[in-house]
Amino acid sequence: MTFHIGAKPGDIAETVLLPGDPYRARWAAQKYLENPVLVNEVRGMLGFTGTYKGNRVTIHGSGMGMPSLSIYANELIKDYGAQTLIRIGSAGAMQENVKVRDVVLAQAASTAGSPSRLILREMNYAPVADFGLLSAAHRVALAREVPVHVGGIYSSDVFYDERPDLNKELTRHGTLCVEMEAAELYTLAARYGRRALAILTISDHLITGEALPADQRETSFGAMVEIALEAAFA
Ligand SMILES: O=P(O)(O)O[C@H]1O[C@H](CO)[C@@H](O)[C@H]1O
Ligand SMILES: O=c1cc[nH]c(=O)[nH]1
Repeated sequence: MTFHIGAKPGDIAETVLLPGDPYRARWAAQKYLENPVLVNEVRGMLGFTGTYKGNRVTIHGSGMGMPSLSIYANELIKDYGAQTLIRIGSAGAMQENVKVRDVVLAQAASTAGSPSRLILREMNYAPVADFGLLSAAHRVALAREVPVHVGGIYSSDVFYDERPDLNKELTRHGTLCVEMEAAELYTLAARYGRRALAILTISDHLITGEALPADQRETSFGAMVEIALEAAFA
């Protein structure tokens, strides 16, 4: 047990899927894992361990924002030995050609202020995905004919953004979408020699204003979960 995870040693699999939303964790575990068992509910942050095609997998909520993700990823890595961490999140599109419900594989994640800035200070460190996971996920998405984009994303510290000028520049520089966790996940994975990837489903569009309701963000992003599970064991 840790401060934030009530699981016993051995309850957490080496492969962990990390949605921000704990209810998305419950939905995905019940839909895609065989014999899912609840292994954590401290603070309502649900985690389940089961198997996928015979492979052990944990699906655990990470909360919203990099400080929250950092707590769970640190404990999953350092206390429970997680080796492969795949974020399955929602994101807001920042390009016209990236549509609602499309999937984005985050090759790199720019940020203005992750918890790791305290270590890296003035350095503009480039947090990147594990290439093996990224290429496997891309192959799976293409084979399943899922609309998929690969490229840079923005990990923001704020959902209610008041810097339209910054978003405009990020769009101009090819950023595909905005979310709030991937940059810190990639930085922690690099620090501890683990594999990480963020797979995102577009839930809303910063240019068109289109947006999916909360229940659909919780339970309708199956393609992303299947890509994550297949890529983890490719
Ligand atoms: O749907 P999740 O995985 O929580 O991801 C996105 O949704 C939350 C904001 O609504 C942030 O956590 C953001 O990164
Ligand atoms: O962080 C996020 C997640 C989804 N949509 C957004 O606009 N921002």
